[in-house]
Amino acid sequence: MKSLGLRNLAKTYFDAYKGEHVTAIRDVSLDVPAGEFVSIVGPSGCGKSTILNMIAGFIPHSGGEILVGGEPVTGPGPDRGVVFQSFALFPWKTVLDNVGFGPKMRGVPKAERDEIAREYLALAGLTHAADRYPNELSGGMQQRVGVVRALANKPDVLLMDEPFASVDAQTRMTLQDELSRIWEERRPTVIFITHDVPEAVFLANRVVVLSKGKVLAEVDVPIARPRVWDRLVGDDQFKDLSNQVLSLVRSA
Ligand SMILES: Nc1ncnc2c1ncn2[C@@H]1O[C@H](COP(=O)(O)OP(=O)(O)OP(=O)(O)O)[C@@H](O)[C@H]1O
Repeated sequence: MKSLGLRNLAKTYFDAYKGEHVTAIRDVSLDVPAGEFVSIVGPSGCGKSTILNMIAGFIPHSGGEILVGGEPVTGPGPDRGVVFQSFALFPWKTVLDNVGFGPKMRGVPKAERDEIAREYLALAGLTHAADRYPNELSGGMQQRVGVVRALANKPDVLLMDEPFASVDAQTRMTLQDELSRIWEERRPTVIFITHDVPEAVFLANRVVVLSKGKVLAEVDVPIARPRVWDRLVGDDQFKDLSNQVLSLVRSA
């Protein structure tokens, strides 16, 4: 795991329809120590996905710096794993081979990568699904596979863009419980983008509220772990923090 640093990050797009430049990210600085879980929330269009795509190296930044473990990011790389809302699994590969794909790209031999894949599938309670194909799984299971596939690549930073947005509310809470448990076990550095304030607070050590391409506020979440919904649903500290973040997002 490595730290992530954003230094005066900026992004300007050229909007071909309007024929003008649009500033999506103005001046964002953020320090995420190794092993910290940071959620980023904010209204639609505030620049959440733009930040994540720049950290992933999918789009270039227009100004400032992105540092992973102190090293500048210049493009995509295996040190950053990405999980999107769409599951993006390979439909022609079994679950085991999907999870073993990252290690395969790193040249890990078949027996060893199968072992790694099985270890990560076990972490998400998916051992029984190893030989199935993605279209034989529910949406919730596909997203679990997506998460462990990213983790099996042992990224220094895990980037998650609304990964649970397309599953039903009940499954979503189960996935949040699981991600919280997996984070505690493995302690990856995580940037988690979401519209859902309770989700952001439940998962994170810190919630960053973004507004119009800038950081509006950072809220620490000192709620004890392990965190499970059965306990937090009625927890006053959780409710207070969620309300605090919610009013910040509303004012953004
Ligand atoms: N490829 C692009 N070309 C031009 N403008 C863009 C492009 N991508 C994003 N934008 C603009 O940049 C701003 C930030 O967009 P971004 O998708 O990062 O926001 P977001 O907070 O992730 O939104 P949402 O929550 O709706 O996904 C918006 O004004 C958007 O219209």
